[in-house]
Order: sequence, then structure tokens, then C-alpha cells
Amino acid sequence: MNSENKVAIITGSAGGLGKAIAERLANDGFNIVVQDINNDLLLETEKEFKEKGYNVISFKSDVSKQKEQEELVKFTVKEFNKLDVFINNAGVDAVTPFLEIDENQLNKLFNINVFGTVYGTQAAAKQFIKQNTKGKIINACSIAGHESYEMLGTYSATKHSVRSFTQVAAKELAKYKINVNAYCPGVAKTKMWERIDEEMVKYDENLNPGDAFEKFSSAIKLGRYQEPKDVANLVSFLASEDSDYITGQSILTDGGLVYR
Ligand SMILES: NC(=O)c1ccc[n+]([C@@H]2O[C@H](COP(=O)([O-])OP(=O)(O)OC[C@H]3O[C@@H](n4cnc5c(N)ncnc54)[C@H](O)[C@@H]3O)[C@@H](O)[C@H]2O)c1
Ligand SMILES: CC(=O)[C@H](C)O
Repeated sequence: MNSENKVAIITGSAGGLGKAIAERLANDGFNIVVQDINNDLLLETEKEFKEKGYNVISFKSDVSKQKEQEELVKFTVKEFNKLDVFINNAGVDAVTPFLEIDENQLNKLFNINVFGTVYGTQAAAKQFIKQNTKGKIINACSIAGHESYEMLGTYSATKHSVRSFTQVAAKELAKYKINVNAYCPGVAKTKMWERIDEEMVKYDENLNPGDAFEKFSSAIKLGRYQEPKDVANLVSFLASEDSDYITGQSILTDGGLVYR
């Protein structure tokens, strides 16, 4: 392990966008900590990354638990001596009409998408302050953090909230030289969109499997759905010194879908 390398934690990185982000940062020269609640997939990903020669360790935890976010940072510093970048990527979805939103759905999505992001940001920021170094916190927002989508009401509300916390954390932490930004993907083909498509199709008898994904992605001006590496490209920039003068922003990477 190279102790000169920068160190990044990527939550929810056993698969999907988080895995692509972790792989990109490893190729950028970071020592990486992959974190997820899905232990089997996490260990598979860690093994795959080790075989590729990346400096990687894994940590199984739940981002919605404040103590576990603190333990994740502690574990990282014990293994790699420091922290430079914390990516609050883990997130979950739910598809229902507004009138069917219930307490379980609200609790689950807000706990993971919003509380998880707040706890991750706090744990990382406290470590950066202790180290007396600059640091970067990068949050998973979404097009749904700029525009609210039918059937994705709770999810959209959580992502608007992530955008809000990104702004306030950026304002309060700037004095410590901590940058806080967010990436806002559009429509990427991961397990999340497999689930969203499956649920949307259940609610509309005119839709066949794959139609909801097709409907969303057909509006993308650049003419193709998003690949995880498109998202990793933006996160790599936000994790680098090239973005040192950017903070509090929730930047869209969606191939031309939402215009702000
Ligand atoms: N896929 C898209 O089109 C899209 C678009 C916009 C934003 N996003 C956001 O990007 C992020 C990643 O999305 P994805 O498509 O890769 O999703 P995904 O479902 O494919 O992967 C999410 C990962 O997070 C993990 N996870 C879930 N709950 C967790 C918890 N409590 N603690 C730790 N890990 C947990 C899962 O096990 C999974 O490995 C999410 O925040 C999502 O909201 C995705
Ligand atoms: C899943 C997501 O955030 C958008 C709506 O594609």
C-alpha cells in the first residue's frame, strides 16, 4: 500500500455507479475503501479490485447509522493513515403513486439517502478538521434533485434534500478548506433502474418490461442512456485538485435531459 496516495471512501460501491467511481479513483491513484451493506457483493468487488492491483480495503456497514459512518472513517484512517475524499454514493429508490406513499417508504428512503449523507459528511468533515488538511465530500444527487418525477415522489424529495445539505455543508465547512459538491446522474443502467422499471411497469398496463427505462432515456438529447463511467468521469474531476474552486454545486451529468 502506498501511504503517499490520496485516500477515498466510496459508499454503496459493491456495484452500480459506486463501483465504477471506485474503479476510476483507483486508476487515478487513490487508495480506496469500498463500503456497502451487501457483504457478499462487497467481498466479490474487493477481490476483483485486488486482482486488478488496486490498493483497496472493504468495510461492510449501513450508511443510515451515524455510529457506523464514524466507524467507517475510523477504520479507513487506521488502515491508510488519513482521509482525503468521502463519497456519499449509497442510495435507494421507491416507485409508487403519491397517494400510496407510506411511513415505511418515507423512513427507509430518508434514512438512507438523506440521513446517510448527513452522517457521512459529518464523519468525514470531523476527520479532515482533525487532520488539519483540506478535504472533499461528494454526494450522490440526481436529476431528481432538480426536477421531481411522478411515481418517484419520495425519492425526488430525498435528492432535493441532498442538494440542500450539499449547499449548507459547503457554506459551513468552507472555512476548513473542505469542498462539498454533488453529482446528478440522469438515467444509468444499473440495478436501481432495473428495479424502477420493474415497478413502473407494474403500475401501468400499457408498459412492458424495459419500457419505462426506454421512455426516460429516449428523451436524452445526446441519444444514449448513461454508462456508469460517465458518472465516474465527473466524480474523478470533483475529487481532483482541478475542482478546488468549486463548492456547494450539484452538477448534472445526464446527456441533456434537465437544464439548469
Ligand atoms: N442509476 C441511475 O440512473 C441514478 C441516477 C441518478 C442518481 N443515482 C444515484 O446514484 C447512487 C448510486 O445508484 P446506483 O444506480 O448505482 O444504485 P444501485 O442500487 O445499483 O447501487 C446502490 C448500492 O448501494 C448499496 N446500499 C443500499 N443501501 C445501503 C446502505 N444502507 N448502506 C450501504 N450501502 C447501501 C447497495 O447495496 C448497492 O450496492 C444512488 O444514490 C442513486 O440514487 C442513480
Ligand atoms: C434514478 C434516478 O435518480 C433518475 C430518476 O434516473
